[in-house]
Amino acid sequence: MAYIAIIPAAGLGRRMGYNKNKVFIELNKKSIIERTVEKFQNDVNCEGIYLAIREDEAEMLRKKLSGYDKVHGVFIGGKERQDSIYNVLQKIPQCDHVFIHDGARPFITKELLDDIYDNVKMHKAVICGVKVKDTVKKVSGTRVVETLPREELFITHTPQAFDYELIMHAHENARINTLSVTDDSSMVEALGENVHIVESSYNNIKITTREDLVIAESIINREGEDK
Ligand SMILES: Nc1ccn([C@@H]2O[C@H](COP(=O)(O)OP(=O)(O)OP(=O)(O)O)[C@@H](O)[C@H]2O)c(=O)n1
Ligand SMILES: C[C@](O)(CO)[C@H](O)COP(=O)(O)O
Repeated sequence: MAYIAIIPAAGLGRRMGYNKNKVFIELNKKSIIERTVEKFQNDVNCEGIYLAIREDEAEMLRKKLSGYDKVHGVFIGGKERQDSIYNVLQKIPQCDHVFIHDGARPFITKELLDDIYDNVKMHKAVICGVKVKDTVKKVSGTRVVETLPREELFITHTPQAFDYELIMHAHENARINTLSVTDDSSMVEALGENVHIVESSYNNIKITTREDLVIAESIINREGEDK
């Protein structure tokens, strides 16, 4: 048993406000996307890595990743993240488990990959996240509607791992029902299936805005290059 990794990297990086896709930004002389891919390249349980990228960046990405022999495919993404993942799902070979991980989250650890892998062998859908540290309010306009119970709340990260048949079905169902969501777990939840969560790390940030670049540099400086 092993898993296949799908890495969506076909975004525009609008919130970063950079003149190209943020996954090509270099942190300490190595691009974000290479940092992400190498975590899966180094994981013995990963048997293949498939990426989504924008058409005009596909050649550049293929060249950049030519040294990573587990990269078996670089495909063109879609308008939204879920479209990009769906496009790649159509292309991967049948397998036991699929890990879906944002190209813009380079700080996943081997410990987290192992934890998710152990769990997805028991459950069909496993995600990861961190406990909420602040008090979260539901708001309508400027009016606070409700204070949500913090002990029940997690901030969701990736990887999210699924049984192959289940995630295929979940994506097909989302398309048929024009369900628009921000993570893959939501599509599985929409089928009424159980999704389990394991604890991620606060370092497993998605590099989204410029402030995240400063945090990313500090994680690299603090933890060194082997983490
Ligand atoms: N149509 C899309 C949109 C996003 N992504 C990928 O999904 C991940 C998470 O998305 P996000 O952080 O939102 O990235 P962007 O869409 O690039 O950023 P923004 O929303 O600020 O434009 C990123 O690795 C991004 O490249 C993708 O493959 N296809
Ligand atoms: C999947 C995700 O990273 C979980 O936090 C997140 O929902 C992606 O959202 P984005 O708006 O595409 O960045």
